[in-house]
Amino acid sequence: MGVVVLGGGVSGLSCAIRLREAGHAVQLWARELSPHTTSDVAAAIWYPYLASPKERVLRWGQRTLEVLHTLADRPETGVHMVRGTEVFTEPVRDPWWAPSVPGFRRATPGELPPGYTEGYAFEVPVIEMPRYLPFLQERFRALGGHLLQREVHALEEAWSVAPTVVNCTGLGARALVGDEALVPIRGEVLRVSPSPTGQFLLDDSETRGMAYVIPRATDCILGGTAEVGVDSLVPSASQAEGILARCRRLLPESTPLNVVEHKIGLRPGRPSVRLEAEQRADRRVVHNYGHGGAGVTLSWGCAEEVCALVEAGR
Ligand SMILES: Cc1cc2nc3c(=O)[nH]c(=O)nc-3n(C[C@H](O)[C@H](O)[C@H](O)COP(=O)(O)OP(=O)(O)OC[C@H]3O[C@@H](n4cnc5c(N)ncnc54)[C@H](O)[C@@H]3O)c2cc1C
Repeated sequence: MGVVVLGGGVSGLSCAIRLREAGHAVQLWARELSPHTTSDVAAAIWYPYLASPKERVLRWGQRTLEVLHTLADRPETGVHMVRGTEVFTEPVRDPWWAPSVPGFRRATPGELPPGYTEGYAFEVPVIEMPRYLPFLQERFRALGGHLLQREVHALEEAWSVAPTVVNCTGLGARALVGDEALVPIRGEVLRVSPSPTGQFLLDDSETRGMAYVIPRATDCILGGTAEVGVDSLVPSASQAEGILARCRRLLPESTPLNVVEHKIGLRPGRPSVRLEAEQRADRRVVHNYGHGGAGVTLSWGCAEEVCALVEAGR
C-alpha cells in the first residue's frame, strides 16, 4: 500500500523505516530535513520529559529503549549507552518511569555533587542527533524509501498520491491540521568541547532552574530551558549565561567549559501526544505528533504503533 509520511524529524523517519520494513511503498516529504529540524537540537537523552499520557509514554519509551540499546555502540548510529545521575536537594520518591529502566537504583552519597542530598543512578541511551538522523535517512533510502524536501499546506496534497498519510509534522501540525492544543516549548542548549565529564548529570529543580550535562562521543550538550508559548529562534546571551551557571552547580569547581555552539529548538508541546488514526471516506491519516520534550525517547514505540494503525486500515 502507498503511504506518504509527512515530517523528516525523528518521528517521521522512524515511522517511514518501520512502514518500509513492513513492505509498504513509502515516500517521506518534509519541509526541512536534518540538520534543520527540531530533532537536530535535542540533547538527546532517553528521558520521558514533558510528554503524556503516562501509561502510553511508558510503553512507547520502554520499546524505544530496547531498540536504541541494540543500536548503541555501532559508531555509524551516534547512539551510546551512558551512565549518570539525576540529583536533588530534597527527599524524592522513585520516578514513575523507573520500571522502564533496567538497573535503575538510588545514587550513593559518593555519587552526588556537593550540595545535593539524593539522586537516581541509571544508564540510558544518549543519541547524537546530527549523526543519528542522517543514519536514519540512509537506512530508509537503503530500504527503497523515497525522501523529498517538500512542504504541504493540506493533507489532500499527500492523499493525491497515496490513500494513507502519516502526519509527523511536529509543531507544524498546528497549521497543517489546525491543532491549537499544540504549543511551542522553546529550549536552548550549548554544545561544549571537549566534554567536561563522561557521565550525564540532570537537575530538574523548579526553584533553581533546570540543568543538564549530556556527554557524547567528542563533545557535550549543556542545558537547558523550557519556555512555554515562546517561539523565538534568536539565541539569548542571558539564557546561555544562565545555562552555564546552572551546569557549573553539577560539575567540579573551575571545570573549563568551551562553548562551540548555541542552539535553539521549539519542542512540540501538547497536553498529550496525538497518536491516532482518522478515517475520511476512503482516505486515512495516522497522526503522530506532540511529543514535547521526549520525541526521541518515544520514537520507536510510536513508530510501531503507527505501523499497526496503518495495517489495521488496509
Ligand atoms: C533543547 C531541546 C532539548 C531536547 N532534548 C530532548 C531529549 O533529551 N530527549 C528527547 O527525547 N527529546 C528531546 N527534545 C524533544 C525532541 O527534540 C522533540 O520531541 C522531537 O524532535 C520531535 O520530533 P518530531 O519528528 O515529531 O518533530 P520535528 O523534529 O520538529 O520534525 C517535524 C518535521 O515535520 C516537517 N514539517 C512541519 N510542517 C510541515 C509541512 N506543512 N509540510 C511538510 N513538512 C512539515 C518539518 O520540516 C520536520 O521535518 C528536545 C528538544 C529541544 C528543543
